[in-house]
Amino acid sequence: MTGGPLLAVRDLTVTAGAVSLVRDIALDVPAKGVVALLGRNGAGKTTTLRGILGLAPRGGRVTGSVCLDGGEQAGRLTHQIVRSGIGYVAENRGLFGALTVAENLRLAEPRHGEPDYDRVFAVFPELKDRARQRAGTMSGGQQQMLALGRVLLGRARLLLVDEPTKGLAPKIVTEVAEVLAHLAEAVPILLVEQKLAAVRRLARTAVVLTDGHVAFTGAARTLMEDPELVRSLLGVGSAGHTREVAS
Ligand SMILES: Nc1ncnc2c1ncn2[C@@H]1O[C@H](COP(=O)(O)OP(=O)(O)OP(=O)(O)O)[C@@H](O)[C@H]1O
Repeated sequence: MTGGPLLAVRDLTVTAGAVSLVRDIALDVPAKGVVALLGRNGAGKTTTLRGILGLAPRGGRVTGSVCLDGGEQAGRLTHQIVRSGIGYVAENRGLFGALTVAENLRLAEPRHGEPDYDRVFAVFPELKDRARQRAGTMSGGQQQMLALGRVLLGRARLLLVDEPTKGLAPKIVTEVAEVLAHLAEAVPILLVEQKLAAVRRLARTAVVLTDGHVAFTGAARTLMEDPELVRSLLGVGSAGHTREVAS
Protein backbone atom coordinates (compact mmCIF):
# COMPACT_ATOMS: atom_id res chain seq x y z
CA MET A 1 0.00 0.00 0.00
CA THR A 2 1.15 3.52 -0.80
CA GLY A 3 -0.71 5.30 2.02
CA GLY A 4 -2.81 7.23 -0.53
CA PRO A 5 -6.23 6.13 -1.78
CA LEU A 6 -6.46 2.60 -3.14
CA LEU A 7 -8.00 3.96 -6.35
CA ALA A 8 -7.27 7.47 -7.65
CA VAL A 9 -9.05 8.56 -10.82
CA ARG A 10 -8.03 11.85 -12.43
CA ASP A 11 -9.12 13.67 -15.59
CA LEU A 12 -11.05 10.61 -16.77
CA THR A 13 -12.81 11.42 -20.01
CA VAL A 14 -14.78 8.94 -22.11
CA THR A 15 -15.86 9.87 -25.61
CA ALA A 16 -18.20 8.35 -28.15
CA GLY A 17 -17.30 9.78 -31.53
CA ALA A 18 -16.97 13.54 -31.09
CA VAL A 19 -19.07 13.60 -27.91
CA SER A 20 -17.71 13.44 -24.34
CA LEU A 21 -19.98 11.18 -22.28
CA VAL A 22 -18.05 11.95 -19.09
CA ARG A 23 -15.23 14.45 -18.73
CA ASP A 24 -12.46 15.25 -16.25
CA ILE A 25 -13.78 12.86 -13.63
CA ALA A 26 -11.77 12.89 -10.39
CA LEU A 27 -12.55 10.54 -7.53
CA ASP A 28 -10.76 8.53 -4.85
CA VAL A 29 -11.68 5.22 -3.25
CA PRO A 30 -9.92 4.63 0.08
CA ALA A 31 -8.68 1.22 1.16
CA LYS A 32 -11.76 0.69 3.33
CA GLY A 33 -15.47 1.26 2.95
CA VAL A 34 -17.94 2.29 0.27
CA VAL A 35 -17.86 5.32 -2.02
CA ALA A 36 -21.22 5.97 -3.67
CA LEU A 37 -21.31 7.22 -7.26
CA LEU A 38 -24.63 8.97 -7.75
CA GLY A 39 -26.44 10.95 -10.42
CA ARG A 40 -29.64 11.15 -12.39
CA ASN A 41 -30.35 8.73 -15.21
CA GLY A 42 -27.87 9.28 -18.00
CA ALA A 43 -25.47 11.33 -15.82
CA GLY A 44 -22.56 9.01 -16.72
CA LYS A 45 -22.22 6.59 -13.79
CA THR A 46 -21.94 3.37 -15.79
CA THR A 47 -19.72 5.11 -18.34
CA THR A 48 -17.38 6.12 -15.50
CA LEU A 49 -17.15 2.58 -14.10
CA ARG A 50 -16.49 1.20 -17.57
CA GLY A 51 -13.97 3.98 -18.25
CA ILE A 52 -12.01 2.97 -15.13
CA LEU A 53 -11.73 -0.46 -16.76
CA GLY A 54 -10.51 1.15 -19.99
CA LEU A 55 -13.77 0.55 -21.83
CA ALA A 56 -15.29 3.11 -24.20
CA PRO A 57 -18.26 2.79 -26.57
CA ARG A 58 -17.40 1.64 -30.08
CA GLY A 59 -15.45 4.40 -31.85
CA GLY A 60 -14.82 6.16 -28.55
CA ARG A 61 -11.78 6.73 -26.32
CA VAL A 62 -10.82 6.75 -22.68
CA THR A 63 -8.23 9.27 -21.51
CA GLY A 64 -6.96 10.31 -18.09
CA SER A 65 -5.35 8.53 -15.18
CA VAL A 66 -6.54 5.54 -13.14
CA CYS A 67 -4.11 4.57 -10.37
CA LEU A 68 -4.63 1.41 -8.34
CA ASP A 69 -2.46 1.47 -5.24
CA GLY A 70 -0.11 3.85 -7.04
CA GLY A 71 0.10 1.76 -10.23
CA GLU A 72 -1.09 3.46 -13.41
CA GLN A 73 -3.76 1.44 -15.22
CA ALA A 74 -4.54 3.85 -18.06
CA GLY A 75 -3.51 2.47 -21.42
CA ARG A 76 -3.64 -1.14 -20.26
CA LEU A 77 -6.10 -3.66 -21.61
CA THR A 78 -9.25 -4.35 -19.61
CA HIS A 79 -8.30 -7.92 -18.72
CA GLN A 80 -4.96 -6.63 -17.41
CA ILE A 81 -6.74 -4.02 -15.27
CA VAL A 82 -9.07 -6.70 -13.91
CA ARG A 83 -6.10 -8.94 -13.19
CA SER A 84 -4.50 -6.07 -11.24
CA GLY A 85 -7.41 -6.35 -8.84
CA ILE A 86 -10.34 -4.22 -10.02
CA GLY A 87 -13.47 -6.39 -10.07
CA TYR A 88 -16.62 -5.32 -11.91
CA VAL A 89 -20.16 -6.41 -11.18
CA ALA A 90 -22.35 -5.15 -14.01
CA GLU A 91 -26.00 -4.19 -13.61
CA ASN A 92 -27.27 -7.43 -15.15
CA ARG A 93 -25.04 -9.49 -12.78
CA GLY A 94 -23.88 -11.80 -15.61
CA LEU A 95 -25.14 -15.00 -13.97
CA PHE A 96 -26.21 -18.19 -15.74
CA GLY A 97 -29.63 -18.87 -14.27
CA ALA A 98 -29.82 -22.47 -15.49
CA LEU A 99 -26.48 -23.38 -13.90
CA THR A 100 -25.83 -24.11 -10.23
CA VAL A 101 -24.05 -21.82 -7.82
CA ALA A 102 -20.95 -24.04 -7.99
CA GLU A 103 -20.98 -23.99 -11.81
CA ASN A 104 -21.37 -20.19 -11.89
CA LEU A 105 -18.37 -19.89 -9.58
CA ARG A 106 -16.33 -22.37 -11.59
CA LEU A 107 -16.91 -20.33 -14.77
CA ALA A 108 -15.53 -17.26 -13.01
CA GLU A 109 -12.28 -18.89 -11.89
CA PRO A 110 -9.31 -16.78 -12.96
CA ARG A 111 -7.26 -18.20 -15.80
CA HIS A 112 -4.09 -17.12 -14.06
CA GLY A 113 -3.56 -18.02 -10.42
CA GLU A 114 -5.58 -20.06 -7.97
CA PRO A 115 -9.25 -19.18 -7.36
CA ASP A 116 -9.75 -17.97 -3.80
CA TYR A 117 -12.73 -20.07 -2.70
CA ASP A 118 -11.78 -19.63 0.99
CA ARG A 119 -12.26 -15.88 0.69
CA VAL A 120 -15.60 -16.23 -1.12
CA PHE A 121 -17.01 -18.66 1.46
CA ALA A 122 -15.61 -16.65 4.38
CA VAL A 123 -17.59 -13.62 3.18
CA PHE A 124 -20.63 -15.54 1.86
CA PRO A 125 -20.94 -18.92 3.63
CA GLU A 126 -24.44 -19.25 2.16
CA LEU A 127 -22.94 -19.84 -1.28
CA LYS A 128 -21.30 -23.00 0.00
CA ASP A 129 -24.61 -24.25 1.40
CA ARG A 130 -26.35 -23.47 -1.88
CA ALA A 131 -23.65 -24.91 -4.16
CA ARG A 132 -26.09 -27.22 -5.94
CA GLN A 133 -28.95 -24.75 -6.28
CA ARG A 134 -29.67 -23.29 -9.72
CA ALA A 135 -28.80 -19.57 -9.71
CA GLY A 136 -32.09 -18.71 -11.39
CA THR A 137 -34.07 -20.09 -8.45
CA MET A 138 -32.36 -17.89 -5.85
CA SER A 139 -33.72 -14.62 -4.47
CA GLY A 140 -32.48 -11.31 -5.85
CA GLY A 141 -30.28 -10.85 -2.78
CA GLN A 142 -28.80 -14.33 -3.06
CA GLN A 143 -28.11 -13.80 -6.77
CA GLN A 144 -26.32 -10.56 -5.97
CA MET A 145 -24.27 -12.47 -3.41
CA LEU A 146 -23.28 -14.94 -6.13
CA ALA A 147 -22.40 -12.15 -8.58
CA LEU A 148 -20.18 -10.55 -5.94
CA GLY A 149 -18.70 -13.91 -4.94
CA ARG A 150 -17.72 -14.56 -8.57
CA VAL A 151 -15.64 -11.38 -8.59
CA LEU A 152 -14.01 -12.15 -5.22
CA LEU A 153 -12.89 -15.48 -6.64
CA GLY A 154 -10.53 -13.56 -8.94
CA ARG A 155 -8.81 -11.92 -5.93
CA ALA A 156 -10.25 -8.45 -6.56
CA ARG A 157 -8.84 -5.78 -4.25
CA LEU A 158 -11.53 -3.27 -5.15
CA LEU A 159 -15.04 -3.73 -6.55
CA LEU A 160 -16.96 -1.56 -9.00
CA VAL A 161 -20.60 -2.47 -8.44
CA ASP A 162 -23.27 -1.07 -10.77
CA GLU A 163 -26.80 -0.63 -9.36
CA PRO A 164 -27.07 -3.91 -7.46
CA THR A 165 -30.56 -3.07 -6.20
CA LYS A 166 -32.06 -2.05 -9.54
CA GLY A 167 -35.52 -3.47 -10.11
CA LEU A 168 -35.61 -5.28 -6.75
CA ALA A 169 -38.48 -5.20 -4.26
CA PRO A 170 -37.88 -3.06 -1.14
CA LYS A 171 -37.37 -6.11 1.10
CA ILE A 172 -34.71 -7.47 -1.27
CA VAL A 173 -33.08 -4.03 -1.48
CA THR A 174 -32.55 -4.23 2.27
CA GLU A 175 -31.15 -7.75 1.88
CA VAL A 176 -28.69 -6.60 -0.81
CA ALA A 177 -27.64 -3.60 1.31
CA GLU A 178 -26.83 -6.04 4.14
CA VAL A 179 -24.81 -8.19 1.73
CA LEU A 180 -22.85 -5.14 0.55
CA ALA A 181 -22.25 -3.88 4.09
CA HIS A 182 -20.84 -7.28 4.99
CA LEU A 183 -18.74 -7.39 1.83
CA ALA A 184 -17.37 -3.88 2.42
CA GLU A 185 -15.68 -5.16 5.56
CA ALA A 186 -13.54 -7.35 3.29
CA VAL A 187 -13.05 -5.20 0.20
CA PRO A 188 -13.60 -1.52 -0.69
CA ILE A 189 -16.42 -0.73 -3.11
CA LEU A 190 -17.19 2.00 -5.62
CA LEU A 191 -20.96 1.66 -5.75
CA VAL A 192 -23.41 3.06 -8.28
CA GLU A 193 -26.70 3.18 -6.46
CA GLN A 194 -29.97 5.06 -6.96
CA LYS A 195 -31.66 4.06 -3.73
CA LEU A 196 -30.71 6.74 -1.26
CA ALA A 197 -31.68 4.62 1.75
CA ALA A 198 -29.06 2.08 0.67
CA VAL A 199 -26.49 4.86 0.11
CA ARG A 200 -27.21 6.24 3.56
CA ARG A 201 -26.73 2.77 5.05
CA LEU A 202 -23.49 2.01 3.21
CA ALA A 203 -21.45 4.96 2.00
CA ARG A 204 -19.14 7.27 3.85
CA THR A 205 -18.34 9.34 0.77
CA ALA A 206 -20.52 10.37 -2.15
CA VAL A 207 -19.56 11.55 -5.61
CA VAL A 208 -22.40 13.01 -7.66
CA LEU A 209 -22.28 13.30 -11.44
CA THR A 210 -24.31 15.82 -13.38
CA ASP A 211 -24.23 15.75 -17.17
CA GLY A 212 -20.99 13.80 -17.26
CA HIS A 213 -18.96 15.77 -14.74
CA VAL A 214 -18.45 15.71 -10.98
CA ALA A 215 -20.83 18.15 -9.31
CA PHE A 216 -20.29 17.09 -5.68
CA THR A 217 -17.68 15.17 -3.71
CA GLY A 218 -17.95 14.93 0.05
CA ALA A 219 -19.36 13.12 3.03
CA ALA A 220 -22.47 11.13 2.12
CA ARG A 221 -24.04 12.39 5.32
CA THR A 222 -23.48 16.03 4.32
CA LEU A 223 -25.33 15.36 1.08
CA MET A 224 -28.15 13.35 2.63
CA GLU A 225 -28.77 15.93 5.36
CA ASP A 226 -29.27 18.69 2.81
CA PRO A 227 -32.61 18.07 1.06
CA GLU A 228 -32.11 21.07 -1.23
CA LEU A 229 -28.73 19.77 -2.38
CA VAL A 230 -30.18 16.29 -2.92
CA ARG A 231 -33.05 17.75 -4.91
CA SER A 232 -30.82 19.96 -7.05
CA LEU A 233 -28.24 17.23 -7.76
CA LEU A 234 -30.43 14.16 -7.94
CA GLY A 235 -33.89 15.51 -8.59
CA VAL A 236 -35.51 13.73 -5.64
CA GLY A 237 -36.31 14.25 -1.99
CA SER A 238 -33.65 12.79 0.33
CA ALA A 239 -36.05 10.08 1.53
CA GLY A 240 -36.61 8.76 -1.97
CA HIS A 241 -34.61 7.39 -4.80
CA THR A 242 -33.94 8.75 -8.24
CA ARG A 243 -36.22 7.76 -11.03
CA GLU A 244 -35.29 4.54 -12.73
CA VAL A 245 -35.31 4.17 -16.48
CA ALA A 246 -38.36 2.24 -17.56
CA SER A 247 -37.11 -1.01 -19.00
N1 LIG B 1 -22.53 3.25 -26.36
C1 LIG B 1 -22.90 4.53 -26.24
N2 LIG B 1 -22.84 5.37 -27.30
C2 LIG B 1 -23.23 6.65 -27.20
N3 LIG B 1 -23.71 7.20 -26.07
C3 LIG B 1 -23.79 6.42 -24.99
C4 LIG B 1 -23.40 5.05 -25.00
N4 LIG B 1 -23.61 4.54 -23.77
C5 LIG B 1 -24.12 5.53 -23.02
N5 LIG B 1 -24.24 6.65 -23.74
C6 LIG B 1 -24.73 7.95 -23.26
O1 LIG B 1 -23.84 8.39 -22.25
C7 LIG B 1 -24.55 9.05 -21.22
C8 LIG B 1 -24.24 8.41 -19.89
O2 LIG B 1 -24.78 7.08 -19.87
P1 LIG B 1 -24.58 6.14 -18.62
O3 LIG B 1 -25.17 4.80 -18.95
O4 LIG B 1 -23.17 6.18 -18.20
O5 LIG B 1 -25.46 6.87 -17.51
P2 LIG B 1 -25.89 6.40 -16.07
O6 LIG B 1 -25.65 7.55 -15.17
O7 LIG B 1 -25.24 5.10 -15.74
O8 LIG B 1 -27.46 6.21 -16.29
P3 LIG B 1 -28.54 5.21 -15.65
O9 LIG B 1 -28.71 5.64 -14.25
O10 LIG B 1 -29.74 5.50 -16.49
O11 LIG B 1 -28.01 3.81 -15.80
C9 LIG B 1 -26.03 8.96 -21.60
O12 LIG B 1 -26.40 10.19 -22.18
C10 LIG B 1 -26.09 7.85 -22.60
O13 LIG B 1 -27.13 8.04 -23.51
